[in-house]
Amino acid sequence: MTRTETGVDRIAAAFATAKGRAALMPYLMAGFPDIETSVAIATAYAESGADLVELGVPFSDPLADGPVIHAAATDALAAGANLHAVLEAGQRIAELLPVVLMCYANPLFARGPERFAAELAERGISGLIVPDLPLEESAGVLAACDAQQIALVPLVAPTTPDARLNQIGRIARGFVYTVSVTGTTGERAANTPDAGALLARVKARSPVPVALGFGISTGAQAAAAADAGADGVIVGSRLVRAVAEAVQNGSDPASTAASVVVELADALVR
Ligand SMILES: O=P(O)(O)OC[C@@H](O)[C@@H](O)c1c[nH]c2ccccc12
Repeated sequence: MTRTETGVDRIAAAFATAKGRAALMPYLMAGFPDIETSVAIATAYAESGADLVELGVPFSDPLADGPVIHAAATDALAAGANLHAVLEAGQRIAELLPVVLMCYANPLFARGPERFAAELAERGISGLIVPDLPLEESAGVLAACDAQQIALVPLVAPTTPDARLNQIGRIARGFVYTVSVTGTTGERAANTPDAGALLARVKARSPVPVALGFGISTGAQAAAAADAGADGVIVGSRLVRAVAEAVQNGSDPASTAASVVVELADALVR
């Protein structure tokens, strides 16, 4: 990346270079099992075919997170992860891949959106997802992010009505994160039944690419999401679980994560 490339530009470029296939965006719990290992896992992601990384800030009360991701957040905090260390890790990871930070509203407002967005830009972090930031309260955060050209990525769900999708489309930066199911994060056995219809509804109202996440954990599910029209595919719990299992049985978390990302990336190539 060039020094002058903004976060918004870098995310656009990542989707554009993915071209005929969907961009692959693995999720990483920063600081799990510890900061250094999480940077090693991000490096493995980059080397295994990821196009972007969604970097999760561990938080004590993660309302949208399912059990696997919640447990990893608890462990990361117990291992000493804090926002400063996570942002430092994010800076290192941003040397390898565009980083979209996933951070709950509380730490963001504790710092203040202006200071927070300025720090992301300084560290080369490209985008920000705030799962508990309602549209109604997003104007100040959006202005702070726009001033730094940090992409504030909105979330939409199957229950989001068209009128609200129109509003969200107008404020979306980077991409729209489409949550495939109502509920929390986590692996699911089946593909989302009507992902195609949902994606079509969102894409018709979004000027930026549309990524699908929640319940995508296998190569087949990733390919199905891409076939259903997703411009990007986000995979979280499967990878966090693979890392947790590697830690449990003493194998290398980074190479374990790499093999999962290779499986997902291969499935997106046609
Ligand atoms: O775990 P899954 O089902 O693969 O879904 C991705 C998800 O984990 C990741 O994007 C994420 C982690 N925490 C979140 C909070 C809100 C929205 C999304 C997320």
